Amino acid sequence: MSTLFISDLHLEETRPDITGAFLRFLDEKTPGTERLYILGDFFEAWIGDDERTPLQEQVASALKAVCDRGTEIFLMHGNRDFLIGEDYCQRAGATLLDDPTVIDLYGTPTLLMHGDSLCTADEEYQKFRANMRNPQMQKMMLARPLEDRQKMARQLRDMSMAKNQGKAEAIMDVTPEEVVREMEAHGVQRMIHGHTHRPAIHDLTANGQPAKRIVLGDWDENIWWLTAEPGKEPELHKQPL
Ligand SMILES: O=C(CCCCNC(=O)Nc1ccc(S(=O)(=O)N2CCN(c3cc(Cl)cc(C(F)(F)F)c3)CC2)cc1)NO
Repeated sequence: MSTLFISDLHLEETRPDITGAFLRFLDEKTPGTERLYILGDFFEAWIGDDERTPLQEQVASALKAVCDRGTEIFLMHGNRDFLIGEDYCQRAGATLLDDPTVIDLYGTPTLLMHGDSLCTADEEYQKFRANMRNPQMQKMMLARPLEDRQKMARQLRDMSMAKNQGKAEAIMDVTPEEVVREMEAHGVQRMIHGHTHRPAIHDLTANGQPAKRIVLGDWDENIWWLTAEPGKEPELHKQPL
């Protein structure tokens, strides 16, 4: 009995090595696994389920095969792929998860988040995020022709790249107070998130008791995954790509 967590693969056509590593991961690590959680930024970009690129289709069918073999798959939006919709999830045999979501992980209530909402010091980003997550804005975006959306995505990606270069590293990490606030709001002693690309297991205090914040790693030089099993502390694993 085991549950796996990954995030921040940032799958895109320019990184077929990461896509290959993910397909191998599905083959080698998921047999016998009950559940696979993908906690955001699974894809580097997403402008609608109707784009249907070869990469998106290949990944959907690989996930569907894992689902058909008996592993439940859960997908959470990240700051990149927040437009992934029900249509794609159905094709991938995945269930879309709200951010945040509390699960019972072998008896321990565990708060799952992508993690970008925890970076409250980056006020400019939080404003951008609120805009992007606005349902009217999303409806407007998805109603535009695909070519328009592809153009807007290129512009937004370039703008984002430029903005983030100038940002202090520190503000692009989670705000400790926000972590505690979320864990106390949900009454949990364990949180799992991605986004910051700073994989680690942190000890902290929440609800006046010891707590743990587990940060998943991004897939770049290494692949990262978290394994949870009954009666054991979750373990963070890394392997060269
Ligand atoms: O961690 C930090 C900082 C973290 C970095 C934050 N940056 C970041 O995520 N950038 C970013 C994310 C996604 C893409 S995209 O290419 O996938 N794509 C672009 C067009 N999207 C769109 C959607 C909607 Cl609803 C509305 C529009 C509209 F109308 F405004 F154009 C566009 C959909 C998504 C491009 C860049 N700080 O702490």
